[in-house]
Amino acid sequence: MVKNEMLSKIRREIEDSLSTKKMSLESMPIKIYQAVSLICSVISAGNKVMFCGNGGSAAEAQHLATELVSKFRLDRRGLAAVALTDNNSLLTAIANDYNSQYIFARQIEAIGKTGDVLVAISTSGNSKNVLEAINTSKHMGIHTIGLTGKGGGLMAGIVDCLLDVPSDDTPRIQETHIMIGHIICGLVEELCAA
Ligand SMILES: O=C(CO)[C@@H](O)[C@H](O)[C@H](O)[C@H](O)COP(=O)(O)O
Ligand SMILES: [Zn+2]
Repeated sequence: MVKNEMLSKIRREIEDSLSTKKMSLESMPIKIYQAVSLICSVISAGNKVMFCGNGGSAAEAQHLATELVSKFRLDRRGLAAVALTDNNSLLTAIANDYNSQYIFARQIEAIGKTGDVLVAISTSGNSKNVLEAINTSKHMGIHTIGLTGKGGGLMAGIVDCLLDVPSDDTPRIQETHIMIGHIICGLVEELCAA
């Protein structure tokens, strides 16, 4: 690829990313408001936020849990959040001894409590281990928020609050997820860290 072709491709990618975010302007504000309200009520009641996802979404799960436990913009108390993607020993043991479908659900069974909230991140909405985590949460009285794309897949029918990015392209969806996650963490920090 010659330099000018590459530059055009790079511009198209940036434009595409911006337009996915712009399309979210329609549907997303009310959904973000609902997610923030739910997370604040969970934290205010002394419960915790759990995050899960695969691949790039696993990185987002870690990233967002870190924003809440450490800090986003403000110096304030740490907020109760955990990423279910962080412990390689746990993840490999559960996958090896049971099935990779249970890598998140098993952890929820172990540390989840009624009144917690699970933030499940999946661009397809169809990852088996994420669906299993949502189903286990529902049985335990744990609230569920889904960050998806592609219409939400199977997650669309089962989460309490669905934030579905209007795109079919995994990287564009992930980029919008992290924008949404940052907005959520910023508002949660302002509203419920006093
Ligand atoms: O980051 C990327 C692609 O941008 C990949 O690692 C991607 O996250 C993985 O293929 C995931 O396994 C996709 O799972 P999901 O988003 O459909 O739940
Ligand atoms: Zn990625």
